Amino acid sequence: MRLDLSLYLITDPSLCAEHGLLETVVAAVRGGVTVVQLRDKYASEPELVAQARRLKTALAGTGVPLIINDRLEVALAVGADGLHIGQDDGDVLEARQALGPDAILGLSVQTQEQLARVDSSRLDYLGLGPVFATSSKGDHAQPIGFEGLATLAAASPLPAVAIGGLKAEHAAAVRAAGAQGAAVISAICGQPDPEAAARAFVRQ
Ligand SMILES: Cc1ncc(COP(=O)(O)OP(=O)(O)O)c(N)n1
Ligand SMILES: Cc1nc(C(=O)O)sc1CCOP(=O)(O)O
Ligand SMILES: [Mg+2]
Repeated sequence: MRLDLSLYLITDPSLCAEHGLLETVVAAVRGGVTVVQLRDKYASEPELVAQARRLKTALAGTGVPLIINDRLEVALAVGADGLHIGQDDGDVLEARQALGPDAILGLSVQTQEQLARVDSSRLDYLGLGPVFATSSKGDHAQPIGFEGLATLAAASPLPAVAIGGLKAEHAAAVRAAGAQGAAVISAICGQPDPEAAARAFVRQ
């Protein structure tokens, strides 16, 4: 599946609750979301597997890949399109070997030191950030701003998506900094009209 990082939606169980997670995702995809990541830090494996299966069915035929956050076993159980891991979420080589060569594998990078250690032969993209502080991730790293984003993106051996506090009005600056797109939770999840919220990014 072709990887288009231009508008990357990450789900959050409480923020997406207003319209329901599935309905939010379907509306956001209508609005132009190009990647969906299922992220739930507290769900049990069976709960997450069930949710991932529902999302997979909803996304079938749209060309929008379903990525699972953190949980390799869930990605494998549902045959998701890919997995996103952070610096403390396990080994890239192990994940690649378990997922196989065709799955999408993404890694979070916050610093130049982490970037220097990236194994680009086993990864498909990087998540760079946080650009801004955000209440959607309590344990986020020090914000890097657009200047830090531009420095990391310029040195990145892989396509990159920016993350952290991004809104539609930042879409052009994200691209100007060298990222292919924005990864967002709150700019779409929990918005009164998730389809319109996604469309607002596409228009920029
Ligand atoms: C696209 C994208 N980029 C970065 C992250 C953050 O991953 P991580 O640092 O592992 O933090 P958690 O999301 O697991 O809390 C991401 N999920 N997606
Ligand atoms: C999941 C996540 N990872 C981040 C990182 O910096 O790696 S910031 C973040 C939360 C992004 O949510 P919002 O779009 O609401 O700011
Ligand atoms: Mg993680």
